[in-house]
Parts: sequence; C-alpha cells; structure tokens
Amino acid sequence: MHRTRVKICGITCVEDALIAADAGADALGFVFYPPSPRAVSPEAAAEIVAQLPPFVTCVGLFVDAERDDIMKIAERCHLDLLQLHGKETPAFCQSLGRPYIKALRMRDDADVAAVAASYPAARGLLLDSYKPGVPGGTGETFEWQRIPPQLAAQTVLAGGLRPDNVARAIAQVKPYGVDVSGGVEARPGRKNAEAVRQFIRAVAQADQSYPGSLEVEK
Ligand SMILES: O=C(O)c1ccccc1N[C@@H]1O[C@H](COP(=O)(O)O)[C@@H](O)[C@H]1O
Repeated sequence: MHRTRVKICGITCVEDALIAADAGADALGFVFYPPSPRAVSPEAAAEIVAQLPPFVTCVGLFVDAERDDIMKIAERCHLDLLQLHGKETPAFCQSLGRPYIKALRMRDDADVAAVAASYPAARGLLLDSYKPGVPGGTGETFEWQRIPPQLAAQTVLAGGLRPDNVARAIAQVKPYGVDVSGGVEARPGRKNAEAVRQFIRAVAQADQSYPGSLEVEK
C-alpha cells in the first residue's frame, strides 16, 4: 500500500516533538529562521533531537542563511535533511554536501518542472504557497492542479494543510509526502496534540483509498 509521508514542521519543544513522533510523524521540522514565530534556537533544537526515538527524520529549515551557519547548525543538531526555503541556488544547495529538499513557492509563474530539472541533486521539491513578503508558513493553500502529475511522486505538498483538507489534497495530488505547520498549531510555535493526531490519521485514511491500494493488498 502507498504511504504518504508526514512532516510536522515548526517544532519548538520536546513535548510537541514527542507527541508528533508518537502519533506517527515521519519527519519533524525545525525552523532556523529567526523572524518566524516558530523559530527555534540551535541549542533548543539539539536538546529536542537528542530525546527523539530512532527512525524520525530531523529536518532543518533555512531561508537564505549563510553557508557556515547552516553547516554549524546541521552538525550541532544532527540534522538528517535540510529544507532550503529561500532563493538558494542549485550550486549553493549542492555545496552544503548534505541531503536537501528545495522549497518552491508557487507564484503564478512558478514552473515546477523547470525548477525540478535545475536541482537534480535535491531529494525532492517541497511546494508551498506564495504570499509576497512571507517566505513560508502562510497557512494558505494553492491550486494543487498546478502540480504536474508526473512529478507528484517526488514532491512534498505544503501550504495551508489541515486535518480537514489533507485527505482531499492527497487524493488530488498523490504526493510523496505532506508538510504541515500552522494547521496543527494551538498558537504560533506550539502544536495542538489532537490536531496533530487527527492530521496523521487523516493521511492514513486517505492512503487506504489510494488508487491501487486494494490491488496490492490482495
Ligand atoms: O513555519 C514557518 O514559520 C516558516 C517560515 C519560513 C519559511 C517556511 C516556514 N514554514 C514552512 O511553510 C510551509 C507551510 O506552512 P503552513 O502549513 O502553511 O503553516 C511548511 O513547509 C513549513 O515547513
């Protein structure tokens, strides 16, 4: 059966990290972008990461940060994956020498296929909503039909996902994974435990009606 991977982003404390991990999150995101209400210090993130169970991928989110800062934080926090959410070039991303996903904000002229082709070393593209002046965490969806179906399996869908719309998003896009931040928050920077569980349950239910699931199980 197909399983859509789930990343819960904007983790700022151990309690929320363990709730998300226990609910079945595949990945947790740490926002190293100081202006964000979900920003976490490298010191705090390192303490959270140290208390996680195995098999949870730790993702560090950066927006046009300096190379040295990214390298130091990745090392200190034992990050498994970088999420580069700004205007980082393919050469810059590759120079970090670590696995990364590249975020693409879906402006009207965004060309998913062209961006995917220019970042061949990326582990995948994360597609997020575009809002002028806001680099991410907008809480808004975009028109999912703009995602080329042939690239969906390499994409992580983000932007305005919630427990009540994520199943529809999966049915329509069939992405590799989904990423949520604001849609499972109690307030900026803190998660709502029940919303986290509902989100992950909704993903699992959507996967059960994924085309081909029944055939594979027979
Ligand atoms: O979460 C943030 O504050 C943030 C700041 C800067 C860049 C990206 C950020 N978050 C990412 O935005 C998307 C969508 O978030 P939401 O679910 O719409 O709140 C997600 O990939 C977060 O990782």
